[in-house]
Order: sequence, then C-alpha cells, then structure tokens
Amino acid sequence: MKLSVIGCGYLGAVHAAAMASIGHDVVGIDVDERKIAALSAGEAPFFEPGLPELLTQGVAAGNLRFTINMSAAQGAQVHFVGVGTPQQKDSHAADLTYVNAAIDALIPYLNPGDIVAGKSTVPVGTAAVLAERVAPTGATLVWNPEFLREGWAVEDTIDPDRLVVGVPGARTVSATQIVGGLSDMHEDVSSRFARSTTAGSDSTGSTSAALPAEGERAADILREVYHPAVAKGTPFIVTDLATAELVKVAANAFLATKISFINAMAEIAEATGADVTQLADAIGHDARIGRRFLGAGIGFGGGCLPKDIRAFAARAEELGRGESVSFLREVDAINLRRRERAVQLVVDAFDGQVVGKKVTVLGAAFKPHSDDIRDSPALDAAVRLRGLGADVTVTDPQAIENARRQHPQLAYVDDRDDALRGADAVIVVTEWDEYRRDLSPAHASSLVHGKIIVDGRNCLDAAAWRAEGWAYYGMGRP
Ligand SMILES: NC(=O)c1ccc[n+]([C@@H]2O[C@H](COP(=O)([O-])OP(=O)(O)OC[C@H]3O[C@@H](n4cnc5c(N)ncnc54)[C@H](O)[C@@H]3O)[C@@H](O)[C@H]2O)c1
Ligand SMILES: O=c1ccn([C@@H]2O[C@H](COP(=O)(O)OP(=O)(O)O[C@H]3O[C@H](CO)[C@@H](O)[C@H](O)[C@H]3O)[C@@H](O)[C@H]2O)c(=O)[nH]1
Repeated sequence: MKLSVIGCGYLGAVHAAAMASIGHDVVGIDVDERKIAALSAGEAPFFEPGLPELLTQGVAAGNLRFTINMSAAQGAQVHFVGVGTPQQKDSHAADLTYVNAAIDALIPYLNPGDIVAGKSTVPVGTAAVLAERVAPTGATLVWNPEFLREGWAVEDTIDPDRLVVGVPGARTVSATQIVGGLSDMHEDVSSRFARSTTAGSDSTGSTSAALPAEGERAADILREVYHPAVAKGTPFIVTDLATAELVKVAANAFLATKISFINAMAEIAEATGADVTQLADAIGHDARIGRRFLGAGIGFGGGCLPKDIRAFAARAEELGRGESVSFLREVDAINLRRRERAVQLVVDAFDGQVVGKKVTVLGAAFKPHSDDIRDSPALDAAVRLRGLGADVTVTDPQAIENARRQHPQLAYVDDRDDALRGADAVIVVTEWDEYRRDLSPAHASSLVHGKIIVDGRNCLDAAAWRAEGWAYYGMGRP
C-alpha cells in the first residue's frame, strides 16, 4: 500500500521505516531539511536502536524515501500525521500549530477516498475539527494514537500491544453491552458489530464500534496497513474520534500517575527509614498492581509524559471538567519535587558546601536507550547543581550532542571514566547499563577523588558501593 508519513521525528521516522519494512511503499515528509537529508541517505537523525538497519534496508530497496515536498504525498492511500505537539510557551496546553500546518499543507494533495491518520498526541476534540477541514477533499480523517516507547520504538511500531483507531461516526459499544442486550443502541447495531468483528477485530475481548460505512472502510484500510500485527491477533480497537484521542492521554496519565505514586511513597519512606524499592517489589507482586513503572527515583521526563499530563489537565479545564483530573497537577508536582530531592542529596552530602565541588553527572538523556533530552530530569539536575555553584561534568553514551546544544554552559565529557576522574561526588540520573551494570564500585574508586554517590534511579547495589567505602544515597531507600 502507498503511504505517506508527515513529520519524521522520533515517532514519524520510525513509523515510516517500520511500515516500509512490512512491505508498504512509503514516503516520509518533513519540513526539516537536515533531517530529510540524513534519512534519505539511510541515516537515523537520532539514536533509536534498530532504526538505522530499517532505514538502510528500505532506502536501498526503493520502497522508502524522504522529501521536504508535501506534493509527494499525492497518490498515497493513507497519510499518517506525526508532527510535534509540544507544550505551549505560556501555558500548559498543547501547541497545535504544527498539526494545523501539516494538515493545511496536505489538503491540496488529498484524493477522494484517502485516509488521513492522525498519530500525534492531541487534546480531545482536535480530530473532530480536523475531520471537518479534511472532509471537502473526499478524504476521511481517523485518529490512530501511537504508544511506542523510545528505545523500543521499532519493536513497538511493528509489534504493538494494541492498535487503536478512532473513526468518524463510530459509537463505541462493548461486546457485553450488545451480547447482554443492555445496550440502548439502535436495533441494527448487532449486525453492524458482527460485520466489524468478522472483518478481523475481535478474538480478544476488544471493544469495537457501530460503524457507518465510511468508518468501517477506514478501519478496514488501517487493518490492511497493520496486517502483520492484525494477523497475529493484536487487539484492534475501533472507537469514535474522541475516545481514540482520550485513550492516548489517559494511558500516559496513568503511567505518570503510577510513577508519581511510587515517588510519593519514596517521600514517605524517606521520612520513616523505609525502603521504597522493597515496597515496590512487595506491592508489585499483586497482579492487580504490577511491578512495571514502579521505579522510584528522580522521576519522569521526556517529550511525552510531562507535557501530555499538563495538556490533558488544560483541556479538561476547557471542558469544565478540571476537577476530574486535578490529581494530575499533584502527579506533576510530586515528579518535580523528586528532581529537587536528588539535587538536595548531593548538597547534603557536602554539608551544604557544594560550591566549587566537582560533581560528575552520569546521564543526560531522559531515559536509557535514547538520545532524547526533552524535559530530561538528568539535565535538570545538572543545571541546578551548576546553579548552586558546583563544578559539573556531564557524560552520556548518546545524548551529549543534544545536551550541549540545549545547555552549552555545562561541561561535557564523552568517556565515562574521564568524566569520573577526580570527582568529589557522582550522581547517576540515567540508568544506562554503562553506569548501572558495568561500573564497579572498585573501578569507580580508582578514578574519583571523593567517594560520594547519589543513585537518582535506585539502580545500584547500595551494599556493594558501601562495602567499597562509598557514601551511598538512594531515592527513598536507606
Ligand atoms: N516520541 C515518542 O515516543 C512519541 C510516542 C507517541 C506519540 N508521540 C507524539 O507524536 C508526536 C510527534 O512526537 P515526536 O517525538 O516524533 O516529535 P519530534 O519533534 O521528534 O518530531 C516532529 C517532527 O515533525 C516535523 N514537522 C513539524 N511541522 C511539520 C510540518 N508542517 N510538516 C511536516 N513536518 C513537520 C518536525 O520537523 C519534526 O521532525 C507528538 O504529538 C508526540 O506527543 C510521540
Ligand atoms: O518506573 C519508572 C518508569 C519510567 N520512569 C521514567 O518515566 C519517563 C518515561 O519513560 P517511558 O514511558 O519508558 O518513555 P517514553 O518513551 O516517553 O514513553 C512514554 O511516552 C510515549 C509518548 O506518548 C508513549 O507512547 C509511551 O507508551 C510511554 O511509555 C522516563 O524519564 C523514565 O525514566 C520512571 O521514573 N520510573
């Protein structure tokens, strides 16, 4: 199938390459000439495991190309839109400038019957407005939110844990509502539901939707796009536009809440001498809770969770439902307090005398396996420590170039051991294997000047570091 992917950043470049790898004929379009030049040469413009291989393969095979010309979208059957939706400069709301610009630029090249599939994370209600703008072209707008994690983006795109497609006119109804006869839906709903499930959606208890023809056709086309995942039984959930938009922000709100919950427990643990990592293990054994995303530490960052919870709260306010998600403000506040806490641990380790102390910051990316520094807790800590007068050196296996561009005032060293040499204190803020697994306390001891280590990710073996004579400080653990 011919596809276009508009916006070739962390989401779009991976989406384009992944779609080519499953056999589609893909053109990726972006306004950033440098990015397009790199991608066209088969090079990844950012670090994402597995992406270089897919790019080389697709570009060489001829079914993956990149351009800055929107006219290249003409003739594609599905147009994915994955441009950025950052936080607005002067508010918590999402900035939709790029989405609006991309749709406006695409409209002249749409043919009747085309599908425009929004992938950007947008405030609920955006898709309905865009659908009206697209409608005169005869194309159909659907919303197909993306759940990939950076660092696992290729795998998550090709083999997602679920696919969600919001289509126009759909009213979401659950199988139980229909089967149990509890629905107040129109009487022909069951036959339409049966049609949409036989089209391949539901062997998994997924919900589906009562679809008018346009929505049903759009859902079928998206099933064809994602054919390998659909064939292996990946839940394919068809909803209305608003539900699809909400699914995305609700998922991120839940993940952020889970992290802030455990970080709130870390605060209580700090006041009581308890160990939040043991607490997380213990509650995580309850299958209803689960251990994943209970990693207490310096908190969440990145280009998604922080801005998405803020945009969600801002949108809820606009809808007059601010109080429904007012807890997200607390989630945000807990998260930001952990950054302060990590910095305070360093300051306290020096009895408040941090001025002029050499502090090595291990990590700059917002998480390992990524070079993304958007709203990175690691860099936030580095900047704060420098602001307090420490002599800060930052190292990271992948993110130094991005970090230097954003924070040129910080000192950067590529090599981990060079960065550690002569340090008065070390703080681990991104749990790369290089710091978590491959750095032994004995080796670190041979490099540093002072044996103080702050474990901002609770990723080190506290006993092992202490046994080597280090003053070890974790986040919510003794
Ligand atoms: N990064 C992720 O892990 C991820 C996962 C799921 C959803 N999302 C969402 O996807 C969207 C994109 O995120 P990202 O991380 O890829 O951002 P990004 O900043 O890496 O990429 C956005 C790209 O869009 C391009 N762009 C901007 N305006 C354009 C236009 N008018 N036409 C064509 N291209 C244009 C930019 O040049 C940039 O390359 C956001 O809404 C984000 O919330 C991201
Ligand atoms: O137990 C945990 C897990 C994560 N984090 C931090 O949380 C942030 C986000 O991590 P993660 O969710 O793995 O990264 P992203 O790549 O930003 O992915 C999130 O944001 C994407 C963009 O919306 C979604 O598609 C993904 O499903 C969602 O996980 C990072 O700073 C992590 O260090 C913790 O502090 N503790």
